[in-house]
Amino acid sequence: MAERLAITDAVREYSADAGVLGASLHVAAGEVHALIGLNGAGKTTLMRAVLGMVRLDSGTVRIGGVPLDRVPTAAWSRVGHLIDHPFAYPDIDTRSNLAIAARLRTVPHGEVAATVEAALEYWGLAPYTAVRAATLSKGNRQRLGLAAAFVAGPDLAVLDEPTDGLDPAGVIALREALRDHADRGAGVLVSSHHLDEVARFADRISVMNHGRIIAALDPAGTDLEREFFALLLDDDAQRDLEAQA
Ligand SMILES: Nc1ncnc2c1ncn2[C@@H]1O[C@H](COP(=O)(O)OP(=O)(O)OP(=O)(O)O)[C@@H](O)[C@H]1O
Repeated sequence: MAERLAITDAVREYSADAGVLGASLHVAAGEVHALIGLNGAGKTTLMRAVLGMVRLDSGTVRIGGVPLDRVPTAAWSRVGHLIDHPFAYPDIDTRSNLAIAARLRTVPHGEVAATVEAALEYWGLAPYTAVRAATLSKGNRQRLGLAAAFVAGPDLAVLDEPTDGLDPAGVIALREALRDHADRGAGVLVSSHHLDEVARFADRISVMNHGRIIAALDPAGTDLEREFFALLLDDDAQRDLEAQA
């Protein structure tokens, strides 16, 4: 299966215990790959590195097999992302924001209007088409960010805590969008703190702790929470032993 994303031995060290400290991870076409970890584990930093928003000290990122610094500008239009704050120009309304997102992602001019209408409908934003992004509720801003990330049918989507602020209907729409885009061949890297939710949409779950990917969890596992904390405890104990040696 084609590889959408490959991260190898990525390091971005903010301190001896903070940042990304040697992380490797792959996302294949058709795969929803979830990244879970406690606050401060390094998930956002790793995702920012994938998108070129932070520079790695060492290690490599390949998108579609191409090293990050050689990914052509046009290929970035095939990457959807939602990191930190949802994409939106605050003084522009929802429909116009989505139209801009579609054009930035090189949706053909003649298809922009229909693409935007479909996205508004899909993400439940139709009642808010004329509302300025700045005055949208938090959840609807998140929906707008997700609509923008998916508007052009990306080959790779990188989503940091995409359920943040979403109501149950939004979570279902997101889950279906992840599955649908993966089934059409996209690779999806998604971080989350909600283990039960992750188990519903992920094909693979990687656990991150103190800057490293320490293990995988089986999404079909029966007690993910217990397994997750057991892995963290083991890893922390191991690191304590190494520190004392
Ligand atoms: N620009 C920065 N300068 C210094 N330290 C940073 C910087 N960005 C992140 N860090 C630190 O790196 C560590 C990892 O942060 P990061 O935001 O990647 O974690 P996270 O797993 O996404 O956490 P959360 O679940 O809380 O979003 C944290 O200790 C954070 O304080």
